[in-house]
Amino acid sequence: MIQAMTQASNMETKVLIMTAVEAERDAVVRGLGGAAGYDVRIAGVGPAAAAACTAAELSSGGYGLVVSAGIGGGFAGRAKIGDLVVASEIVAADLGAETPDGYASVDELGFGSSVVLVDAELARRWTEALNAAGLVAVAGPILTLSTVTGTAETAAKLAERVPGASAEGMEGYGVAVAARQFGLPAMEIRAVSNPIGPRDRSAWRIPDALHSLEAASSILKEVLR
Ligand SMILES: O=C(O)c1cccc(C(=O)CC[C@H]2O[C@@H](n3cnc4c(=O)[nH]cnc43)[C@H](O)[C@@H]2O)c1
Repeated sequence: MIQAMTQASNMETKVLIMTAVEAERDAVVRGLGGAAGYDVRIAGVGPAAAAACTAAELSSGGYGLVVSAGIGGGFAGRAKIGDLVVASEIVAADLGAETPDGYASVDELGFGSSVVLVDAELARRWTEALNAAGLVAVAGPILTLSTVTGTAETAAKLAERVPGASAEGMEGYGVAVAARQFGLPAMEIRAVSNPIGPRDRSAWRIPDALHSLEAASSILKEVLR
């Protein structure tokens, strides 16, 4: 990872940043402020679109690091609206099976891994730099789900399933699996637009989250410099 960071900062390799939608891409681009060595691309919504689009982008080569960036839901007590969550691990939280004894992940089923590890040192440095810049940021597991959580019951189940779960989004695992396929490290950041729990779209604060995402992108280029 250090090698990837060094290479990215030397412009020998580039950083690929994938967002779900245009508004997120535009926030990231504003934050990067025209810095060289970064490509920001739209992945679409959900893990399948994210994986396919990321793989297509990576096939051109030249990348040393892949980042999934966007807005997301924050788990109560971990991250509130406007806060940033840097993934300590990227978890496919609904990739498994329901059994009479409860949820079983693909890991337990013997079909692969629902977790993609990130570079802990880079996650720590990004989180620290965000906090040093006056932003509120935590490092913790970010969950990827194909369905946005909409009840307190599901939120509680997810928090129990993944200790320390801090945020959820719909693309991180797809982006990370594509990166892994190309032998590249992946990271994820979510700027919290809404609490995770009973669905209330009117409570989503997208402009606040996009503002935080822009600031976080500005800090990323300092961390990788
Ligand atoms: O309407 C807009 O202006 C707008 C601007 C930026 C983004 C959006 C989206 O709806 C993006 C969908 C995207 O958001 C992630 N997300 C946000 N909150 C959650 C959540 O609670 N649980 C899961 N995912 C969430 C997700 O990654 C979607 O791709 C709209």
